[in-house]
Amino acid sequence: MIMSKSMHPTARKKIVIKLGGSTLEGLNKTFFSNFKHLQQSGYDIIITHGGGPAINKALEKQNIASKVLNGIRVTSKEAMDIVQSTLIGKVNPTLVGELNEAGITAIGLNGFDGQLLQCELLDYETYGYVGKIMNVNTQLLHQLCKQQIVPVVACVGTAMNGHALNINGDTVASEVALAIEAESLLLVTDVSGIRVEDEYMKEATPSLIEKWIEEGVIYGGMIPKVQSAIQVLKSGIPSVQIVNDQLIGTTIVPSFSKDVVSK
Ligand SMILES: Nc1ncnc2c1ncn2[C@@H]1O[C@H](COP(=O)(O)OP(=O)(O)O)[C@@H](O)[C@H]1O
Ligand SMILES: CC(=O)N[C@@H](CCC(=O)OP(=O)(O)O)C(=O)O
Repeated sequence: MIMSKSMHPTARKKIVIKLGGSTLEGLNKTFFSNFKHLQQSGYDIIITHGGGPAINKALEKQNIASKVLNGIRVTSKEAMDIVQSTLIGKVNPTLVGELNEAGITAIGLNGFDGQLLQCELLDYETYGYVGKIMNVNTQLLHQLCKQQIVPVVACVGTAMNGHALNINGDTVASEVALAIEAESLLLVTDVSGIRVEDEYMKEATPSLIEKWIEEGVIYGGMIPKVQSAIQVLKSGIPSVQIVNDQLIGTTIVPSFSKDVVSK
C-alpha cells in the first residue's frame, strides 16, 4: 500500500485496537476501564472492528450463501450489500454508542468517510468484492485524535468507481496501524491468543506461526489475524498482540524470550 506520509512529530503515541465481531456482544466493564487507562497514560486510540458473526446472521436471514477462503469472505454483489448495511448500519453505531455510554468520546467511520480507506480489488476472480487498501487518510485520524475523539472504523472500503468493498477487519487494523505508524496493535478476539495443544502461547514467532498454519493448528479467522500481526511486526511496529477482552493473550515477537507459555 501507499502510505499517506503526513509526519506528525508532536503527535501522541497511537494504539490501534481491533475488536473482532466475536467480542462485540460481550465487551465488559474491565475492557472499558482498561481502555480509559490507556488514554490516561497518554495514548491516542483508534478502534477498528469486524462483525463476522453479525454478517453471517444477516446473510442467513436473506438466504444468501457465502463461503470463507483463508479467513476472507468471498463476497458477491448481493453479499456486499448486506456486509455494508450490517457493518455501517448496525455494528458500527452500536459499538460507538457503547463507547460513548462508557464515557469515551467516539465517532463512527467507514472507508467512504473522507476517503478513509481507498481500495482496489484484491482478486475479483477469487474473492469478488473484496478490497485491498491502497491508501489510508491518516490526516483525518490525526485530526480526530488531536481533539481527543476516538475514531471507530468499520471495515468497508471505497473503490475508485465509488463501489463499496469488503475488507477483513484484521487487514484494516494492520493497514491503519502501519499508515499512522502506531506504537502498538492489539487484535482483540474471543480467545486468549494463539492456542497450541490446549495451551495459550504467551509469545509466538513468525516462523512458528507459519508452521502452525501449515499443520492446521491455526485455521479459519485466526489466519488473517496472525498474517496481519506478522506484517505489522516485520514493518517495524514494536508491539503486536492477539488478546481477549481482558487484554491477555499472545505477543508476536521476532524471536523468543525465555518463558513462552502462559500458565
Ligand atoms: N490456533 C488457534 N488458536 C486460537 N484460536 C484459533 C486457532 N485457530 C483457529 N482459531 C479460531 O479463531 C477464532 C478467532 O477468529 P474469528 O472468529 O475470526 O474472530 P474475530 O471475530 O475476533 O476476528 C477463535 O475463536 C478460534 O475458533
Ligand atoms: C473480506 C472479509 O473477510 N470481510 C469480513 C469483514 C468482517 C470481519 O472481518 O469480521 P471479524 O473481525 O469478526 O472476523 C467478513 O465479511 O466477515
